[in-house]
Amino acid sequence: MTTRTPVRPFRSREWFAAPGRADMAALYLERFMNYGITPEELTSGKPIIGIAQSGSDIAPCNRIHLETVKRARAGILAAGGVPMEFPLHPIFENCRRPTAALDRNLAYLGLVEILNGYPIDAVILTTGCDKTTPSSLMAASTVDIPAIILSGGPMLDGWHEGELVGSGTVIWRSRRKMAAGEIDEAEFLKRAMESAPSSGHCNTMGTASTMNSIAEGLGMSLPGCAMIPAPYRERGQIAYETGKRIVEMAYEDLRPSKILTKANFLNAIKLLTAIGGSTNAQPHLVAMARHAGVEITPDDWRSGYDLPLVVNMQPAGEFLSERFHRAGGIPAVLTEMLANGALDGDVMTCTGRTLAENVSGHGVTDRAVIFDWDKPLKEKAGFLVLSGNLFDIAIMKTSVIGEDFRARYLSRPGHEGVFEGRAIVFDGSDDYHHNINDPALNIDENCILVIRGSGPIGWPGSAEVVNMQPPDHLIQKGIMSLPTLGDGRQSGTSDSPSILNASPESAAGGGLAWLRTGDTIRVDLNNGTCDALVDADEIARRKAEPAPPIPESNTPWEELYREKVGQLGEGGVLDFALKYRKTSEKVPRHNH
Ligand SMILES: CC[C@@](C)(O)[C@@H](O)C(=O)O
Repeated sequence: MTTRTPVRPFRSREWFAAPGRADMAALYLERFMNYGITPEELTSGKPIIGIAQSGSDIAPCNRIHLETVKRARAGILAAGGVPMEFPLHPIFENCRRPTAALDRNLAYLGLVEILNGYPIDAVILTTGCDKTTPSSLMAASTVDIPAIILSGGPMLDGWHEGELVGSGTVIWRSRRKMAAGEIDEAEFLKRAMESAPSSGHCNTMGTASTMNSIAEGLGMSLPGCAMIPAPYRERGQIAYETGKRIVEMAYEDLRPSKILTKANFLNAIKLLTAIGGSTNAQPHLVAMARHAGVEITPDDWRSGYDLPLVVNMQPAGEFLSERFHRAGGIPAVLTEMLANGALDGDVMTCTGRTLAENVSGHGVTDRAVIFDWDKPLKEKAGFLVLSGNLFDIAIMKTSVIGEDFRARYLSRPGHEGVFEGRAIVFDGSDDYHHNINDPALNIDENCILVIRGSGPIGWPGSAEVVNMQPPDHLIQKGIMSLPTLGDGRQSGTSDSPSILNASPESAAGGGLAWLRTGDTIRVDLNNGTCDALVDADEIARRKAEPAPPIPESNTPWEELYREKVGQLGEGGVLDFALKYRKTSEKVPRHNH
């Protein structure tokens, strides 16, 4: 048990000791007692450790935390802290309409108010589903109290008839199989069910696994935390260790601002390539960095592009997270990268030690899953940054470009990496679903499917819709993917080589607004450009026409979000929020 003096006096003392205001201390203490807390516990000078509970029945990916927090509480108590659990606004990617992207910034706002307005000295951030990680880390930076991530972990590996079936990925693959007439609806559901065999988040390298891995790479969780499957005993054990560690961090005043530096974010971008992480990491990483006061430039993404993919996990590869964990998980990947000079090992982490110190001795135990840095699955496997007359910035995840796609679009002799296609433009996903099989559109393999109205303002929130599949007649001919482009996002579990997150979006005056079905789009991956071959006069004429339609807001938050949100390339943050940093340095005034 710690008996040390805290480096910075605990802010909870301002409530429970309330210097010079015994009346207020009594008011603050009074109601905590109604569930059995004694005044001694809150006035003894122990740190109050918040536990941001992200699990609930409507957040099933994080529901394991209803269990993990019991072990975290035990760890907090063992180390001499006082645990206090409270809810995080739920975020559930699969189910939330019109999109869970609306919730990241809302959960962020809510968490900032809780951490800032209550007597919390340090916090465990329970994470799992995609946006629970960035929203929590964004808030931790704004308030800047000691904070540590406790991941909930992925589900066990899914199996269907002797084959690995990964959550999310199985949905996009089964959609194509259904379009090809190979499976029916009952079989579709069976595969989906078998891909999700236990508690936990996606067992693929979708956005959830990506963001928890990034949290670990950033140094914000204990080594190994990201990939322990939710039902494993190690999950409860690391929850206990996390509880113990956050108490120490409270005494040490080890705040996010002392950990989240530019060097950590550059490490995270590089780790993202090595693991074949989700394209959703782009806005989330930029958002987390900006809230930490760090700027991420297109060149920073380019430094990640040049690196290899070494983790053989769906959707870019073969295996799932349970096997990845057994192969050594993120510590083994970090070790492999450090040994090859691909990371800065000197950065500070939540353990109070450097990244290199944390992972020393964590080698790879299964080379089928984590490849040698020198003999990777794919070279130059990061996000390719593109720009042109249709947008200022968009990305393409090159690690999911399959052989078939490469052969059809990227390997024309003398024109390697360059292709042109006829644009088929959809205004949102209803338009796509209703019309993709319309013979009048005459869609063939020389087309590029474009979706607009799917960005932060247009949707609103920005939806995972860019991974559009070809019309049924092409799938039946064996053409499983066409080039796609859009101002929305796509699932991290998707294997579609889309050009996505195009910013500015059509609804914010981006070039996709003036694009018309039938225009030729030219993509040059060598030079990182994507342009519609339309002359300047014609573009000017079209810009004077009415903007493409977007739906009206349906809730107060949708309206406010649309008013305040920035573009995906800039993290999709509430720009006005960025000026609030280290709010914990100023204790709020008394409330009565
Ligand atoms: C349906 C939810 C997913 C799988 O799209 C999301 O979690 C992701 O990985 O991006």
